[in-house]
Amino acid sequence: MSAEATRIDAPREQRTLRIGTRGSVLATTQAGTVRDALIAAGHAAELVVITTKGDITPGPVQRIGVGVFTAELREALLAGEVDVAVHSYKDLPTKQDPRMVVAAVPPREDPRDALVARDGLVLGELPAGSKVGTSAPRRRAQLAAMGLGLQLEPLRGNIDTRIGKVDSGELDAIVIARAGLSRIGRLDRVTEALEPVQMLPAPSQGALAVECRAEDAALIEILAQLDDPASRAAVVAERALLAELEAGCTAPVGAIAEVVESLDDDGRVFEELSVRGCAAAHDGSDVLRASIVGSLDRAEELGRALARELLDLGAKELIVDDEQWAADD
Ligand SMILES: NCc1[nH]cc(CCC(=O)O)c1CC(=O)O
Repeated sequence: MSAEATRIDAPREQRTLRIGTRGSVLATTQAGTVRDALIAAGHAAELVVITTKGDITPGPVQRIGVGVFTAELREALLAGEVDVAVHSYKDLPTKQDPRMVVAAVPPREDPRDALVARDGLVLGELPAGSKVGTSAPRRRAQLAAMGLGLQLEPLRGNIDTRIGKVDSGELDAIVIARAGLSRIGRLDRVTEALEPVQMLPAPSQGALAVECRAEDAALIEILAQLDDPASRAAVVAERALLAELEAGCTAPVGAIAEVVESLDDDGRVFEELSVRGCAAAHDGSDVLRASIVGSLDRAEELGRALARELLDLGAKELIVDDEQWAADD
């Protein structure tokens, strides 16, 4: 064997990629999928758990600060304590920080919200007066708008804590992201997946943001292998809508973008991005909805145009920040 060949066969000098994550079961499971994908692609990778204030402070997010779930992970990334940060995308503020990039949006989970109710009930079967737990203003507003006479109760804590309130009988039902349940293997608890016509999910719900430092060119290239272009286009459109409305994760704003198949003039199938959005009054007395379809490479533009349509309909007046309704999505 020549010296040349020996060098090629020898194990490559490898940098172990440190992946920063929050400590919850959901967060470590999500980050674990990124670690596994990197290892499968031939890289060395490990998880580093970062404890954030959002994990130890029980109060509503409005009081402890927007971006509380992601800020400390990002600090660890900027300080060089980790190389990669994995976030639930919807927890990231829309304002971009030029020092970091979302190098990958892995294939997204089903973005719908899910009802977890006692006795296998669906929404329409819950009697008036039923106690339904959810803190997100977006969910509260859309549930109230259904006019079912539900009694909406505040809800926080990790997924197990939330489900526990149905099991204990404290609540008749809760509404949470289906993606969270899916990731921790609890889809069996879903009694109804809420269709977007009833309940639009939070912009970027069910998607992950895999971030690294903007200067880390080699890593950006590695992480790009995990990117799913359709998931990224959808998330870009939904978050552009949120940004254009100048709203954050505490606003009663919902959006969903989906890749759909359309026919061109010659009857050929091609893919487009369909985006639906809503802005609601906090008490559900009014819900503005709009939709738009356009080419996938115009995702950002589509989201912004849709937001402007909602603004023309009066969205700004509805979604005003109001301490009374403060809570996270
Ligand atoms: N802000 C909490 C949060 N952030 C991400 C998820 C679920 C997973 C996801 O949407 O990707 C949840 C819980 C929930 O909304 O029920």
